[in-house]
Amino acid sequence: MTPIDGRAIARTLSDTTAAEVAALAEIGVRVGLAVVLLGSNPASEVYVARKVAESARVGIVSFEHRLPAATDEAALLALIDALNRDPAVHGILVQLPLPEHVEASRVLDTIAPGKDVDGFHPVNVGRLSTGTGGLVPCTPLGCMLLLDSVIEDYRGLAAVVIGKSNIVGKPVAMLLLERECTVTVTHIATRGLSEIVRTADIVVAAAGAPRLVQGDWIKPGAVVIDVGITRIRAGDGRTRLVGDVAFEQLGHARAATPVPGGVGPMTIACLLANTVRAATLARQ
Ligand SMILES: Nc1nc(=O)c2c([nH]1)NC[C@@H]1CN(c3ccc(C(=O)N[C@@H](CCC(=O)O)C(=O)O)cc3)C=[N+]21
Repeated sequence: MTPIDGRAIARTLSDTTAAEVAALAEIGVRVGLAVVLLGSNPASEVYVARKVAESARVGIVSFEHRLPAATDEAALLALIDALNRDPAVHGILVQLPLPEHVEASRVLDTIAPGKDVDGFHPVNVGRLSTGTGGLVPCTPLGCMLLLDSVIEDYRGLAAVVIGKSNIVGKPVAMLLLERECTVTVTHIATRGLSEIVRTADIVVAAAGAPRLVQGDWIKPGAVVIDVGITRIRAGDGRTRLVGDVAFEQLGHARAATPVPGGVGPMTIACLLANTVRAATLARQ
């Protein structure tokens, strides 16, 4: 089994992004990304810090908006409206999950589709499902780039997606379908899940269920992408990240992504690539 090195592939993508940012700077465009965080949970803090640090590394200007958890929806919508109209901001990301008193769908609907670097606005969702362009969600895009590193011809391959979220499961299924895979979307309530996964040439595990997928669920020669990241507190009090797949049982797979060091770094690299794409499209 070949481990797929998400950190290395993310680095290569970020190098390309940095070159594009530099080329835009030559013509007077400073690419800008706004990151909005409501309240503070430790995981979100880590991800937002990473997004800001990686932005700086490729030359993207980031605008961090940290708001109190109790911020009301109207104030958040007003901020998004201001960011929509700010010409220095090419991409807007509102960190999820949002506190319960805020209607996430209303927030996502407010982001201008051309600045929606997460690809969650209904216009971009519709564009993805009709294959008519638009900004593509970062994690699904990252999954496809990881698959591209080992698969040349997708046509007719059996792809099984585990997970039906709007953020990963549904959009990654669309992208695989676009490549002419035969796509089966499953989830935690699917009956006979292991048998269905056993038919797959490509498995994308995005259920958020630690070590759900066992080695004997995987057909020999299959390619496995593990999107799950669950933080687990070990006996010694330290935390570690666990994927949806028992990676050490995948000796017979063709290739697979580890956790950490697989999909996670790609998500951030794709966010930066999407931001440059948004800046470029805004000029056309
Ligand atoms: N609007 C929005 N867009 C997102 O894209 C978004 C979000 N909200 N909310 C939270 C999730 C999670 N997410 C990750 C990003 C990077 C890593 C990452 O870099 N992971 C490293 C390890 C990180 C660590 O050590 O904690 C890895 O897998 O190797 C993971 C997860 C983006 N998310």
